[in-house]
Amino acid sequence: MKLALIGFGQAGGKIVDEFVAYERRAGLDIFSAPVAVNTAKTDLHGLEHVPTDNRVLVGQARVKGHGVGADNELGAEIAEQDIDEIQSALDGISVHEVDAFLIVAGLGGGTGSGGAPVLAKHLKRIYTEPVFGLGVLPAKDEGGIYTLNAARSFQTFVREADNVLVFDNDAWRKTGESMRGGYEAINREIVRRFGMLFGAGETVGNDRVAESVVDSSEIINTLAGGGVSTVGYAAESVERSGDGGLFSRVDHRGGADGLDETNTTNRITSLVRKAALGRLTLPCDLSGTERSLLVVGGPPAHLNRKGIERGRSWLEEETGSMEVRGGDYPLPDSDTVAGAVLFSGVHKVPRIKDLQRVAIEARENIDRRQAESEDNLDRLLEDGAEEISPLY
Ligand SMILES: Nc1nc2c(ncn2[C@@H]2O[C@H](COP(=O)(O)OP(=O)(O)OP(=O)(O)O)[C@@H](O)[C@H]2O)c(=O)[nH]1
Repeated sequence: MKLALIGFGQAGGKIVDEFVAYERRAGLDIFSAPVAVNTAKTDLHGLEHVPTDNRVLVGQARVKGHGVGADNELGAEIAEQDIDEIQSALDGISVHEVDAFLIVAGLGGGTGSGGAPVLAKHLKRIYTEPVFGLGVLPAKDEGGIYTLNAARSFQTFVREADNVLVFDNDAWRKTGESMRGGYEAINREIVRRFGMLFGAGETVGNDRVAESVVDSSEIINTLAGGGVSTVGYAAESVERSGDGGLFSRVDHRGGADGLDETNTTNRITSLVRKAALGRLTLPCDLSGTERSLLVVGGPPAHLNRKGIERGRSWLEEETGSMEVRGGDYPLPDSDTVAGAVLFSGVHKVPRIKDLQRVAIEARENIDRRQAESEDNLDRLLEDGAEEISPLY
């Protein structure tokens, strides 16, 4: 599918940069004029692949290019004030060519956390195309303010966007490795998973047509209906055989390309299970999923309809929902078969409950310190923080 991609804040910009690198490596044409927005000049300079003209520095009047220092209310205010500057960068996009908008942001900081929901709201007012979010949750040890920011921004982002795909840094950090050191690998993982989903159906430079194509409307329909999504992924190396074209697909045992249908089917079935039961971008209980989409990519000879159908049936049982779409994504030059599963409208997500709980504690601590410093403990006791409010 074709996406208008906007990275908001440092994490958002870096992930968008990585998406563009992936698109070039894969010879795809998925992203229309990627844009990076930030309040910090150095973060924009650090990008490699987002064209310089598409880097938008906002909030200069307020923070002079130095960032908002994890103040996401300020991040939201700046986004609102400078929305015209962001819009000007987006005016370069041929909107009739894009299927949807995707706003990427780390929800723990200030600029992206505050700005992403404001931009989602703005885009939904202006355009008819759906607006999706890709929100990154902070690791648990990043500190209370990051958790509090994420808990508030998350609620607002989910409300404003048509769907928020979530990546939880905490579930992906390597033990013993600093979060900062791990970002490169994490960003590659983000791009591998979401890139495969969004790349499906976009067969530019590849004249082979998938047996049962995943097209952009299926991705959009899976995400439509709102809520939160997570993605599972698994891959296995295979040997490429023959030309691997559509007509060499195996229809019976021991087809023309020498591949055994039972093996290719079984491989796909087990890849689907591994993708769904392995680490998700946001860990959750799959039984609460409303809609799913399965994409199986790889050399055409290794893809087969039966495997995908079996994978879909298994996903129906696992999620308890009949709304499971699926299809293949032929990648003639690839030497892996990969399965990506998008679970949309997930409800049973302990991590989000946990985020809210820790955010309440963090806010109580912040309020307590503020109240102590104002020598006004009475007010704190009266107010009593019971729940976390959205950002706005
Ligand atoms: N996955 C991933 N997360 C990142 C990356 N950089 C920062 N983060 C996370 O994003 C959050 C911080 O958000 P940033 O994007 O750095 O902050 P910002 O939006 O630029 O806002 P300010 O720096 O406060 O102006 C933290 O939770 C980090 O863990 C990255 O490259 N990849």
